[in-house]
Amino acid sequence: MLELQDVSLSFRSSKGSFDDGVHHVLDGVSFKLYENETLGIVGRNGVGKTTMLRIMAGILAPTSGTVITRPDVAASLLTIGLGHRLDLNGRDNALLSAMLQGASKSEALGYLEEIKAFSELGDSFEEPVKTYSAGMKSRLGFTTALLTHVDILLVDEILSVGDAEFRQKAEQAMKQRISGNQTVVFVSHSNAQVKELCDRVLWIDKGKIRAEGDPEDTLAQYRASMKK
Ligand SMILES: Nc1ncnc2c1ncn2[C@@H]1O[C@H](COP(=O)(O)OP(=O)(O)OP(=O)(O)O)[C@@H](O)[C@H]1O
Repeated sequence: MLELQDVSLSFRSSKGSFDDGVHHVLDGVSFKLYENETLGIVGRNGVGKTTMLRIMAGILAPTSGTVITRPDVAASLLTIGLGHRLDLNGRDNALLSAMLQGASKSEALGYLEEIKAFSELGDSFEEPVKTYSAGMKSRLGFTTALLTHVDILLVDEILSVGDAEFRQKAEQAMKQRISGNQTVVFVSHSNAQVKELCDRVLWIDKGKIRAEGDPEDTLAQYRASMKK
């Protein structure tokens, strides 16, 4: 459904510690994402997990290598605070996001009351997003992507924010989507969440895939590396 072939990505950096001022964030990453699977991505801070999601979402282009997707596939990246128009209210942001994720205007309009109800934003749904807290933005972003039925849901740590009650509800809703026919890529530092939700795990280390496969095995290898 989506494939990365030998994908590398570098940023120019002012830090002298990187090669000639170039920071190689991803280095020859190849993998396939299969329809209806939930793929977990784990790894230490700063190893390139979010960068990989951004490449999959088409927000970043790789420096070299190829990203192959079916032309009819829409991917949505769920990450806090990204993609909101701050001057617009929650309703208009939800409408825009739904349309950007491939819904027609009438379909998108049809989702709005459900989004308002699930996100529990109440009257704030009609207020500009610039007045929202981080948790409120995450409720809006999570709910919009969840309820607008994207082909690939790219989830970046979003389940770790928000208050406990919403987190539980969001986790429950994610589980329902995952058990249905939804393809999900899930970045998380919670090994318990990854073990519970994912069919397969990629462990990223220094921009490369260090291991991939069964969640229990891959997480065990990742944990063991941290003890060294
Ligand atoms: N726009 C950018 N310009 C320069 N460097 C960047 C940029 N975006 C990311 N990086 C660098 O790329 C590296 C990987 O970042 P990324 O956000 O993908 O890591 P991560 O694995 O998601 O980390 P975390 O677990 O902390 O969220 C980091 O060292 C970061 O500083």
